[in-house]
Amino acid sequence: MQEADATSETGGDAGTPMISANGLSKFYGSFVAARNVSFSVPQGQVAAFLGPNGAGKSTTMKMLTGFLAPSEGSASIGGFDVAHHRIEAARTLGYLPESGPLYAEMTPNGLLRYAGTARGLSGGTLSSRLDFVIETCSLGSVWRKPISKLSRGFCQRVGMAQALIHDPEVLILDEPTGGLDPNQVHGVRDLVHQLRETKTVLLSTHILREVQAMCDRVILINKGEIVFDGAVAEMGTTDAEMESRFRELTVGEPAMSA
Ligand SMILES: Nc1ncnc2c1ncn2[C@@H]1O[C@H](COP(=O)(O)OP(=O)(O)OP(=O)(O)O)[C@@H](O)[C@H]1O
Repeated sequence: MQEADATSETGGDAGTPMISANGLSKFYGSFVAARNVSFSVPQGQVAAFLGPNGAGKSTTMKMLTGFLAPSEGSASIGGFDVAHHRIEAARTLGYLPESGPLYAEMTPNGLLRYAGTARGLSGGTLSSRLDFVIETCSLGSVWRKPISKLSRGFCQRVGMAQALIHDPEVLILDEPTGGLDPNQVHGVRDLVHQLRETKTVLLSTHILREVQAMCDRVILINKGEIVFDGAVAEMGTTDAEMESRFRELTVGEPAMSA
């Protein structure tokens, strides 16, 4: 397993991991949601964050993005510690939370303009980024509808657009294909393929086929602890092999063959 690098407080240079979890733990009373989670994702890598329901994926992603304070440990994005260099880390990061976009009374148009402006975009740059996310996330048909009236799949697309609006170097995507129809799942796969040329991505999913299709690496968490970190091929070269290994690592037994 790969060791996490020490947290930088001064920002990245060549070779700096773009996403770094350094001994992250989250305790709720005596309950352990995450324990000593360490990994780093180098520039240009697409890493899948897998684990059963309740394993600690969202908790870890929230700590990585600075949305949740860890009980122990630290996180950095683009070499910037998310607690001490919040603004620089946020500038480098696009985050799709599991809960979808906030401000449900706004329209995608209003929300994404607001999000773009808050990220420092204006004028022609803001317009061209809005055009990009409308096209990439297929938002044209709902652009002026309140988010509260959108289906889960469309809410997910608005969340994805919000993560992409400022063209960040790092994307942390909590179940980016959750709630999407098969055409949109295909669209997200194409998008991740397109993004991988210039970005670093950590995404969570329950769909092992997506991991094969989109990712270079698997980080698997179970009961709050990392139990596997390696290349996708090390976990399995077919869906069945991956499923079997997933079961072995999370419940201690391989999947029954069909
Ligand atoms: N605020 C909280 N207080 C107490 N327990 C919490 C809190 N937030 C999360 N948990 C618990 O921490 C554990 C990890 O939750 P988390 O949402 O990180 O799991 P997950 O791997 O993202 O799951 P899923 O795949 O179902 O989305 C769960 O048992 C959850 O109930």
